[in-house]
Amino acid sequence: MSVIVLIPAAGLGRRMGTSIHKQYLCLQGRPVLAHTLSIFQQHPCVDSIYVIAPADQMDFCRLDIIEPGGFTKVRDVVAGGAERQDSVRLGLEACQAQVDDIVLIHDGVRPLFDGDLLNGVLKAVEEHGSCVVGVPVKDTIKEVDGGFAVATPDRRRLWAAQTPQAFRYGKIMSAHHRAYQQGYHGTDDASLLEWQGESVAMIEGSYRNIKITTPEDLLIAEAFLTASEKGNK
Ligand SMILES: Nc1ccn([C@@H]2O[C@H](COP(=O)(O)OP(=O)(O)OP(=O)(O)O)[C@@H](O)[C@H]2O)c(=O)n1
Ligand SMILES: C[C@](O)(CO)[C@H](O)COP(=O)(O)O
Repeated sequence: MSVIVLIPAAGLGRRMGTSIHKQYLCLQGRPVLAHTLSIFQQHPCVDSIYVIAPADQMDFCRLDIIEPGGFTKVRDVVAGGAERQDSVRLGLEACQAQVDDIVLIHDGVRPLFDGDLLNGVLKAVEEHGSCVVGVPVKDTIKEVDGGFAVATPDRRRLWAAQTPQAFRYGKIMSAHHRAYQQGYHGTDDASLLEWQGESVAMIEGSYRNIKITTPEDLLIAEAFLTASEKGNK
C-alpha cells in the first residue's frame, strides 16, 4: 500500500488580488507552495506527490523553478481544471494509484500544516477509510438570508474543515467520478462522500493550519513562522 499526496495548486487566487497566483507568493523567502511541498517531502510515510497546477502555467510551475532539486518525491505536475473539484479529479486520474492506496489531498496554499499530525491522519484513514483534519469553530456561526441572521447552528457540532483530507483511493475516485457525472459540486472532498450518505472521520488539527486566501492570511502565516523560529509554538 502506498501513500500518495495530491496538492491542488491550480487556483487563480482571485480573493488574494495579486498578479502572481497566491501559491507562488513569497513567504519567509520561499514560495507558499514550496513550504507546503516540504511538509510531505520530508515525511517518511509519504511515497509520492502530485502537484496540480494551472493549465496555462505548467512551465512556470516546474518544480526546478520553485526549488531546484528540492522535491524528489514529486512524480508529476498535472494540469488543473476550472474548479478545485475538477483539479482534484484530474489529479486522482493521473496519480496511478491502486484501490487500497491512501491518498492525501492537501491544499497547496496551506503551508503551515504540522507534519507530526500525519501519523494520526494515516491511522484514522486506515481505520475508517476516510478522514478530515479540522478544528472546532471558535465564533458563533450565523445562517444569513438576505442580509439578516435567520438561524444559529449549535456551535458544539460545528468544525472548520481543513486539509489534508485522506481517503482510500478507490473510495474517493468513485465519489469524484459520480459527482462529475451527476454535476454535484462540493467545496471539499469529504463532502462528496457525505453526499453519498457516508460519514467521514474528523480529527482535530491546529488553528495554525490556515488557508492562504486573502492578504491578511499571508501576514498571519509570516507571524506564525516567525514565532516558530523563536521557539513559540
Ligand atoms: N480550479 C482550482 C481552484 C483551486 N485550486 C486549489 O485549491 C486550493 C484551495 O483553493 P482556494 O483557496 O479557493 O484557491 P483559489 O481558487 O486560487 O482562490 P480564489 O477562490 O480566491 O480564486 C488552492 O491550493 C488552489 O490552488 C485548484 O487546484 N484548482
Ligand atoms: C478544501 C478546503 O480547504 C477545506 O476548508 C476549502 O473548502 C477550500 O475552499 P476554497 O474556496 O476552494 O478555498
